[in-house]
Amino acid sequence: MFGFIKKGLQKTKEAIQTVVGSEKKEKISKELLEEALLEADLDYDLVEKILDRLPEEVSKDKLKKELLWVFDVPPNDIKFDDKPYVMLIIGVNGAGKTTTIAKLAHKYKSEGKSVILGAADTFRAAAIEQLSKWAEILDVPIIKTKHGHDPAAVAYDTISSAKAKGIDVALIDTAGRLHNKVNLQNELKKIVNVSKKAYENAPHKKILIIDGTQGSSAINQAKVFKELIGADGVIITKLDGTAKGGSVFTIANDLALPIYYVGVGEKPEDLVKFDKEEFVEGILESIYGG
Ligand SMILES: Nc1nc2c(ncn2[C@@H]2O[C@H](COP(=O)(O)OP(=O)(O)OP(=O)(O)O)[C@@H](O)[C@H]2O)c(=O)[nH]1
Repeated sequence: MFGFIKKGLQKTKEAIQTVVGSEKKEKISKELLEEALLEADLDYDLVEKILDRLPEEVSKDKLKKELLWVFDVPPNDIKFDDKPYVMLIIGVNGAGKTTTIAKLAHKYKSEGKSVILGAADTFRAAAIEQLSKWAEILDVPIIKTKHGHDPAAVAYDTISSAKAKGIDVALIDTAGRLHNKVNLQNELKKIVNVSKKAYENAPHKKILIIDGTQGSSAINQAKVFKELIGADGVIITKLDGTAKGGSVFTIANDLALPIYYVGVGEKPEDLVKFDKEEFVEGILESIYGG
């Protein structure tokens, strides 16, 4: 068993097996397959799209091909081909931005990279506090300001500091909700523009954080963010606590963006690089048993 599948897909597997049972099978009827995929929270339209291309009795190999096809999106490797490498973390409040930044900082640090955090969600005092706590726990520097101050200035200072100190990776938090969409868009655009002033190549990645337990409402919100300032890829959080692992397919299909990592718990080490083969194998194992 793979670590991620064990941790992240356990509940999804149980949900699938309430429909199909746990015994080993060579083929499965389309009807049962439809029910199992819907139970795992794949979106109805996507399930129909997948089933359309399959025969009445579906073998594991045929289904594998169709499920992998959903992840036919740009590659999900992050190459760190520049220094500092600046990652802007965007998404709605509560999706898990702060925790995910801590996880990324922990991961990159343990790979030997130096990391700096930027607390550019100045809209909420709690967000600055929470990120500061993580910086202390993880022993990484953080650039912050007072609640209500200019978030673009925080981004600028974070990137400038990373440049001056030769830091490898800058992770910048952003607000998930302002008074309205126009405010949010203006603020995010300003952060991007000012980041470029601090370093012309920044931000290298705009990463959208999506709560994997929230279904279509989270996907619709993510689409809004993607439209507001664009995104290079996503991180899906909270896959450990949910039977809705199939939402990963829907997110990849709807947003047409690579999935870099998935969150499988609340601790800094609970972040796994997303591997589509491994993920699809996990789903297939749940359906076909074995
Ligand atoms: N089980 C689980 N919980 C997670 C995961 N990622 C984040 N959480 C929890 O989700 C909650 C929200 O996470 P935050 O990191 O505070 O979310 P945020 O998007 O920064 O939200 P705000 O700080 O409200 O803007 C916290 O209780 C986290 O511990 C995950 O992968 N698995």
